[in-house]
Amino acid sequence: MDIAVLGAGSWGTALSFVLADNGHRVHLWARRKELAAEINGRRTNERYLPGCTVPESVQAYTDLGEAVHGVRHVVLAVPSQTVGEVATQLNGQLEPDAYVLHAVKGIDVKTGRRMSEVILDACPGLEHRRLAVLSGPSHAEEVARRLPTTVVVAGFSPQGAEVWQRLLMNLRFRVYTHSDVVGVELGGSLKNIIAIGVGLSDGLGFGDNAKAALMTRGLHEIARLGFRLGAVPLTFAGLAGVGDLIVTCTSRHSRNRRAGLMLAEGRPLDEVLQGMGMVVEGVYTTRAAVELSEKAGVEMPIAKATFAVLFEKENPRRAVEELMGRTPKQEWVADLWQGPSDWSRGGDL
Ligand SMILES: NC(=O)C1=CN([C@@H]2O[C@H](COP(=O)(O)OP(=O)(O)OC[C@H]3O[C@@H](n4cnc5c(N)ncnc54)[C@H](O)[C@@H]3O)[C@@H](O)[C@H]2O)C=CC1
Ligand SMILES: O=C(CO)COP(=O)(O)O
Repeated sequence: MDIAVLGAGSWGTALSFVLADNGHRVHLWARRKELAAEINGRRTNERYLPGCTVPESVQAYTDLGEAVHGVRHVVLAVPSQTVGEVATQLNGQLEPDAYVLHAVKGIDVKTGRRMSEVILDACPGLEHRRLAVLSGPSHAEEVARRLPTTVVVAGFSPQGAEVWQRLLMNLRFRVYTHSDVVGVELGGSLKNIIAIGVGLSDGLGFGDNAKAALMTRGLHEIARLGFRLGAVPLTFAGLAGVGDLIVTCTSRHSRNRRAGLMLAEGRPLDEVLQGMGMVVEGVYTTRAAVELSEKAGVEMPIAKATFAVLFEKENPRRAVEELMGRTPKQEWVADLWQGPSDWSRGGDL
């Protein structure tokens, strides 16, 4: 089958490998002509996946219309802040019966919208049931090397998710379907904030106790905001929640964690982002999440501390002191997710 993948960075390219391994012809859309020429000519993508060979059945395109022409399955894998612009280009070019899968982990900073909302807005002809999101613990570098990986695909309809499960699944890439689009999108996006925090903490030498605390309390605040925005809380106990949080906070491949490490060395944010040469989604998501949490009246102390370090020149050591010195609280309230009760609403959570 012919499948279009929009975005020839690390993730779009690695997903093309999975689809090619499964016998599909991949139309990989690259924005830059030089990258398309490198993929089609040398069969490499040295900047994003050094040392990997691009399968022959992956063909790079620079014209988005050509890449999706006559294709009924389209994967979107570009940085979150460019999804609106790419989806707008896609609108009108998309086959009327096409299925779309996005694999993007971020929130639109300008509007606070999730990626499925951005795509549906830009492509009014696309029915909900034909859109799905892929997320979970899946560093492109490992997927490209065919190391065992598990992900989830959440759809607005069972068939919208199952179609992608059939196309993507193989012995190295296991795909579970899911019905909670909101939770899967938010889990994949918000964990990047915590990974920046863990990078900062590791870089400052705060040790393993601090890392475990950030991950655990980070998951708590992800679930709290997610629940308020309509997610199913248990989604955060799955691959798109704790699974992705673990891999991003502990892997040497994570760009978000690496950004935190570099910030801990005292390097300015602009320099860190330029030096990475790839997207660091957590920087944008931190801004979006802090705004969303303020509007929703949900406390997110770790996201706020990360925001202060990223954008307000807060010293990371002081940020940790502030986190540690917050008013004493209960760790967890049994009926937190079930709505108000005397005990659960007795103090601020
Ligand atoms: N790299 C990974 O391991 C994984 C990444 N993701 C997500 O996939 C999304 C894409 O990330 P990566 O591929 O890793 O980023 P990347 O930085 O490796 O590549 C981004 C690609 O998008 C292109 N691009 C930038 N601006 C664009 C625009 N305005 N229009 C079209 N293309 C544009 C770049 O030229 C580049 O080819 C992100 O949301 C990321 O969180 C999800 C899972 C794993
Ligand atoms: O989402 C990812 C792995 O699941 C990739 O994380 P980074 O963007 O931090 O590299």
